[in-house]
Amino acid sequence: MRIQLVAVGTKMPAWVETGYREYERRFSGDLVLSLTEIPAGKRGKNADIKRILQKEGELTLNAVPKGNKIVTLEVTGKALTTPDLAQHLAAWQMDGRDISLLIGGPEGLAPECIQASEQKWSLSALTLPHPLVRIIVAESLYRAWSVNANHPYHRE
Ligand SMILES: C[S@@+](CC[C@H](N)C(=O)[O-])C[C@H]1O[C@@H](n2cnc3c(N)ncnc32)[C@H](O)[C@@H]1O
Repeated sequence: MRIQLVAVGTKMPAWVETGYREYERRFSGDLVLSLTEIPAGKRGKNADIKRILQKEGELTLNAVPKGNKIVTLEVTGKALTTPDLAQHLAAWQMDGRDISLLIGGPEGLAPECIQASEQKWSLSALTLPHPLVRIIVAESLYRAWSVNANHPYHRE
């Protein structure tokens, strides 16, 4: 199964790139993680935020391969423990579809992305900066994989 992160924001600082790639490279074989970056709209002084959000939403949904299951990262989504996530991961693998996990930009995800979502995942009750979210998601998925694979990375 392929898990695609679709995240608003390009040209991330080196620490974000290094942090994310550190976990991405650990996936191989029948579980592959990839990242598609969506350029964030320019937020000038008189920027039309509604239009920018709409455009970001359109680009985000266009980046999702047809037939993928869409899961959105939302502060108000469902909080998951690592064993919960491991169970979801196993269920996603049984489902047979690839997964696209959507991460919004500074104002969050466009309503169209939220409507297209089959599952809403919250990492914390705190609002996290979007560059950090891709790293936490990649690490959490790797940890969940390690639970299912009986790999010693995760310890109870
Ligand atoms: C800076 S946040 C957006 C904040 C925006 N005001 C909102 O309420 O969505 C950017 C993106 O990071 C993700 N994000 C931030 N904190 C999160 C959390 N605690 N759980 C899940 N996703 C989160 C979401 O995808 C969000 O759209």
